[in-house]
Amino acid sequence: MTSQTNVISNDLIPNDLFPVIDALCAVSIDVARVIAKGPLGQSLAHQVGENSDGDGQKALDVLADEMFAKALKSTEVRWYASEEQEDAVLLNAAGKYALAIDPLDGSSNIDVNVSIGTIFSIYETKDGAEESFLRPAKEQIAGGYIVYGPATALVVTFGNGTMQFVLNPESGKFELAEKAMTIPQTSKEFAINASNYRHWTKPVRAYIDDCLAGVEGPREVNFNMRWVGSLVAETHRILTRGGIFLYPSDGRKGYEKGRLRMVYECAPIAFVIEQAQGRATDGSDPILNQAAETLHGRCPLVFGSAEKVDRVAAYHDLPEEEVSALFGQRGLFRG
Ligand SMILES: O=P(O)(O)OC[C@H]1O[C@](O)(COP(=O)(O)O)[C@@H](O)[C@@H]1O
Ligand SMILES: [Mg+2]
Ligand SMILES: [Mg+2]
Repeated sequence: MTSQTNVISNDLIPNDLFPVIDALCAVSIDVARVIAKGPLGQSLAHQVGENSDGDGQKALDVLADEMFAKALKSTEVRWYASEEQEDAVLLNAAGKYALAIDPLDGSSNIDVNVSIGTIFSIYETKDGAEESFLRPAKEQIAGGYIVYGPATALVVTFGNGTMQFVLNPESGKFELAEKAMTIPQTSKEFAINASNYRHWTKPVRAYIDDCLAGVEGPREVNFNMRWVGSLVAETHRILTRGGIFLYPSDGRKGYEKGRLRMVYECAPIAFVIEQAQGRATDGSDPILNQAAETLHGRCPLVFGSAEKVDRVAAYHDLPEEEVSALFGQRGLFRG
């Protein structure tokens, strides 16, 4: 497949980064086309191996990784760090950028026709791969995702607001849909994988207990819950209509720092969210102030409407007797 370039207008993309963003968009059009064939096309959801993190790799994980790496070779990307490869790969020794990518996010949804995506993060490169990626997330110069849903859309920030471009199937190009996305503050929705309830820490349980308690609980509000199982889809929903997402650390082996990876999931999503007036933390502290310790290192992630994310941090500061109290007796957040 040869990706057609110049598929996004360069008006709002920084000049130097344009070829990289254009290449990401061009590949994403091909990926979207492969996905759109569903069961009529090649088998995409069968397991083909395991990545360095121990996750099963699906055929589409590997295919998308190969497609992005190939296209980015002819850009200024020096270091390419992918969820699907153990080490960062040198693409263009003279390149100016270091790009981290989750080529296919939401792999468990590949064969069920539910939204999946690609997440990316870009830094000015340093000489070595580790120093290029293991640095504070606030040093990103671009972060974003492409969601393959009923519409294919690019959401991206260059540190000056969060923009949305939608792939127009008629023109074959990504067209600006929103120049400055802002997360609504009023939503009553939360997203968490509630099947892990028994593994959560007390503050997370207390926060969710109080949401579930509805109008009779201390929040005095009936909440709704959503869990898609694709980080890009949850992010897109929250950017569009507000709410909160939590993938906290939990008691399962290997989940001491949650499930999501700092370099190519938490950092770029945090950048996009904060630039849309939202908040992204590890439960207490801003993600953008933190740095990954290893390329595939994980980090708990809580993001969404600022007031909601701040409230989760407040639950982490509650005294033991309050956090352990049954929701009916927890007094601090009543009203
Ligand atoms: O299996 P769970 O607990 O529902 O986790 C779902 C989370 O895992 C992920 O699928 C991880 O991403 P990958 O599919 O890229 O491994 C996220 O998209 C999603 O938020
Ligand atoms: Mg992912
Ligand atoms: Mg992935």
